[in-house]
Amino acid sequence: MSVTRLILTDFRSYDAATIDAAPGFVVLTGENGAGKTNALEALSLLSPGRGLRGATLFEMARSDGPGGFAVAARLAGDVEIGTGTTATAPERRQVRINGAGASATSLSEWLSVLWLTPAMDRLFTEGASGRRRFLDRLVLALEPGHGHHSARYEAAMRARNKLLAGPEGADPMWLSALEVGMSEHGEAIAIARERTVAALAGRLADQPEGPFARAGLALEGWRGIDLAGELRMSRGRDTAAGRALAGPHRTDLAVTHLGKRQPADRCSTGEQKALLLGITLAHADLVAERVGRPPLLLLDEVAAHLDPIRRAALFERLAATGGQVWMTGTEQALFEGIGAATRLTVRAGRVTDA
Ligand SMILES: Nc1ncnc2c1ncn2[C@@H]1O[C@H](COP(=O)(O)OP(=O)(O)OP(=O)(O)O)[C@@H](O)[C@H]1O
Repeated sequence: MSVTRLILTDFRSYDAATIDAAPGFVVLTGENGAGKTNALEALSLLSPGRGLRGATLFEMARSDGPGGFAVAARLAGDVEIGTGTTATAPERRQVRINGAGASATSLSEWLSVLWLTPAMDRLFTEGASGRRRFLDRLVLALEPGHGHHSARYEAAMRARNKLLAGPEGADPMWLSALEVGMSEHGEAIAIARERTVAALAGRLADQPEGPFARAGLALEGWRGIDLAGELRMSRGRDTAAGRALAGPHRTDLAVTHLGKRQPADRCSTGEQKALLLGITLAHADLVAERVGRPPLLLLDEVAAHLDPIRRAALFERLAATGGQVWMTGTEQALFEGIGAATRLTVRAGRVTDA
């Protein structure tokens, strides 16, 4: 599915901008600070979650605007999806699909969005939460129902944490009900993650060794067996810790460089980027094959960090995914090898044809 028109209103550095794009490659170039990543961030909000910067909704509204923002997109096939906030509820995300109010999780029924950003250079070396978010986006693209389970699990977990922290002891009946809810959704999350990792690992193992590294994937930590029982047993410890010590929020994605037989966090920066690209490309192929709709890929400043041979190989592989790929860079010369593309220039919150 491609975004054929993107309309930004009071979003970050944009007061009002309309971007028309064809399927295939879309290249945004401009100086540092011009608003390229902001445009990709707006596109990343066409999926559940907080987008590619993990920012708050309040931060996304234009700082000298009236408060609130809107991101609207037309998809190929005349589907219209949009999201945003209002000045009176700047932290409440509203979603509209074809004019009707909808939940953020339902966005993934229309579009799968995946991104690679410079901040993800630290994905393998920093804490597990970033890897879990990355993993969940991979799962979501293959199983749109995953977002529903994640949202319900998080809500039940927050309610249980609050109950355990309460001053006069938690009502055991209410605690049990929340634990059963966490267990039901937590186990569904675990199973969906297992399925995605197995499918992706199989595909990566089959890939020839090329410019993008072959990654070995495995799940570590909590594995999804009788969560309700585990939670019931650990109420005391969870109260002391102030959070649940078992559950899918305690799972990690372990990544290995198969060629080097080395954990990803010990690889060089370039090798880590190659691993991320390898996973993303294999995943895009898998989604295209299984869902019949390749993901929308957002690659922020990826081209600039590759040597010319790897860059050419990347463009070739991206074209083969059959999906729309939005890329940013400071100069058009980086994208000479890609052939037909929507080429745009971004300057001070304005987008024009390059
Ligand atoms: N809420 C906001 N309101 C107004 N301006 C904002 C807001 N958030 C960020 N900006 C501005 O957006 C600009 C950054 O835009 P962006 O990150 O898209 O740049 P970029 O073109 O990707 O640059 P680079 O090449 O340096 O990565 C900064 O000037 C920043 O001050």
